Amino acid sequence: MEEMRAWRHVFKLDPNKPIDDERLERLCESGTDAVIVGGTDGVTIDGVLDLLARVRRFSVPCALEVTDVEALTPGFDVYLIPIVLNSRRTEWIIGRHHEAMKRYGDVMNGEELVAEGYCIVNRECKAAKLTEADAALADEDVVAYARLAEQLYRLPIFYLEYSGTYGDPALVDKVKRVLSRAQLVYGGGITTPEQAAEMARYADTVVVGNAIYESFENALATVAAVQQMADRRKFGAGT
Ligand SMILES: CC(C)=CCC/C(C)=C/CC/C(C)=C/CC/C(C)=C/CC/C(C)=C/CC/C(C)=C/CC/C(C)=C/COP(=O)(O)OP(=O)(O)O
Ligand SMILES: O=P(O)(O)OC[C@@H](O)CO
Ligand SMILES: [Mg+2]
Repeated sequence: MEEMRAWRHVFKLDPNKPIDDERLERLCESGTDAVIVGGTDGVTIDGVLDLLARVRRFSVPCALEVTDVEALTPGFDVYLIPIVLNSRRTEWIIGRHHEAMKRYGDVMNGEELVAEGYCIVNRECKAAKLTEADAALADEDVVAYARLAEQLYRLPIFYLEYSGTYGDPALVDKVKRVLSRAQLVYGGGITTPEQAAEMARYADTVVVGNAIYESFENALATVAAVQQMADRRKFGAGT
């Protein structure tokens, strides 16, 4: 899905967490480039369908990040498929994907699938624990995963995941410098517009998740901060 490459700011809505209609409307109409529905645990078909129906009242693109095939449903613009490059278990690198292909291969539209090469660097987050990610990585390990994603596996997305904690902008910069084709997505711990702008200086796409539920007004303010930084980068003054 080529339009994804132009996404600079994205909100990630967790089907396991409540959001009222007024906030959902403000979020969808905020100028964000897209909404991703996804989470690590408690992702049910009911929760996913509820968010899909409510987000669809607005024109913002809506993606499902698939973490549990039991919660798969048609109707999203794109299906993001995480591959945890630094998981110690093959299940999260290829096993569940193989099972999903056996089950849905005949009905799926490959054009709607986009693989994300995840590198999870916060060892305390739920996704790291679930996937048994080797998150104790030196910067050169992360850079090597980014190169693997782009140069060997030809993945369209490299997702540097700090879920729940704000990351190291210097590392995001280092990773960006070795990527030329893959889209660099940064996510984790963004709670202020300043943090969002700092990460948007290096990452192609910045994802804001938990702040929606913990600091809503700040979460909304990240949209303009990212878009301004994206404009600065576009016109050559950002980095
Ligand atoms: C029926 C239909 C519509 C079919 C369409 C075709 C289709 C899309 C088929 C699926 C194809 C396919 C290959 C699916 C893969 C299936 C699968 C389960 C893969 C494994 C995914 C994976 C590695 C999950 C691990 C966890 C992970 C990386 C999650 C990413 C999201 C994340 C880190 C969220 C943050 O967590 P959160 O829950 O928010 O944590 P907090 O609450 O602490 O904030
Ligand atoms: O929830 P936060 O910490 O903002 O992280 C966003 C996203 O990268 C989670 O997958
Ligand atoms: Mg979350």
